Amino acid sequence: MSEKNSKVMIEAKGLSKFYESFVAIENVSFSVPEGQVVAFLGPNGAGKSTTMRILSGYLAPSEGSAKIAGFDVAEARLKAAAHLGYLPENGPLYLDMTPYESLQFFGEARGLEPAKLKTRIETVTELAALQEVLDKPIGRLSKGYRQRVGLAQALLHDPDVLIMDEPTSGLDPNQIRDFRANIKVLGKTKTILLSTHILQEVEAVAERVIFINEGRLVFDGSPAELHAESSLEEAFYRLTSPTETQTTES
Ligand SMILES: Nc1ncnc2c1ncn2[C@@H]1O[C@H](COP(=O)(O)OP(=O)(O)OP(=O)(O)O)[C@@H](O)[C@H]1O
Repeated sequence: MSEKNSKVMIEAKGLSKFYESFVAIENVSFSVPEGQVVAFLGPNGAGKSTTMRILSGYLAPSEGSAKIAGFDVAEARLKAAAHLGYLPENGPLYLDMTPYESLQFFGEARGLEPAKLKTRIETVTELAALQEVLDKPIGRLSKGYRQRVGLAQALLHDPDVLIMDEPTSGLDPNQIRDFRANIKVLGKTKTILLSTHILQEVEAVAERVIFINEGRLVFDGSPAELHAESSLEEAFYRLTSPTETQTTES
């Protein structure tokens, strides 16, 4: 897939987050044009979730600003949210509800008309392959099915931007394969940013990699550029090694 046009759908501008003296992320800037599928790569604790939570409007940055589809997530929160599907790392899922009840609940909360909601539930149920578990309490579903419920929830209002935090963590190989197939389909019409610390994920789904280490962007380019001179594993090691970390200004 290539850039379909230059409209920026996800924009991080000078984002920093400080917890007292601890710097979770510092001066993170990047923009994602419409239609691009981007892997947000980095080791544990690098700042992926922090950045994504800020982009989704769930966490206020200490410095900087974020936009979704041109709308500032702090100043025009509802407009930004209308364009965004956010899949956080672990939920939020109501464990006593069935997937159907949960989708109904979130759809009503988003103000979808009953007829439209019915159609959207059918569409996302099919996309996330939830048919068999629609009436089972979410608390009794496997990790893979819960992940799919989260995906269905994120897609319910048909957003054009998807932000997903480690969407394949805890899934078995078959579930990962199904998930990647879904991303391929979704990536044809949506702008996607997904975080991962799994290298194979990058080449399987993304046309661009943004690499974060210790809160700073250290690489922004194609998967091919990331391992142009070495294997992906070596590139990962190099970018996370304290002595050789290089910063890419953007
Ligand atoms: N509320 C908080 N108070 C203090 N430190 C925090 C808080 N939230 C996150 N951090 C720290 O900020 C850093 C970045 O965390 P973040 O969750 O963004 O990393 P991550 O790249 O998503 O990691 P992982 O892959 O492990 O989920 C970590 O060192 C984390 O411990």
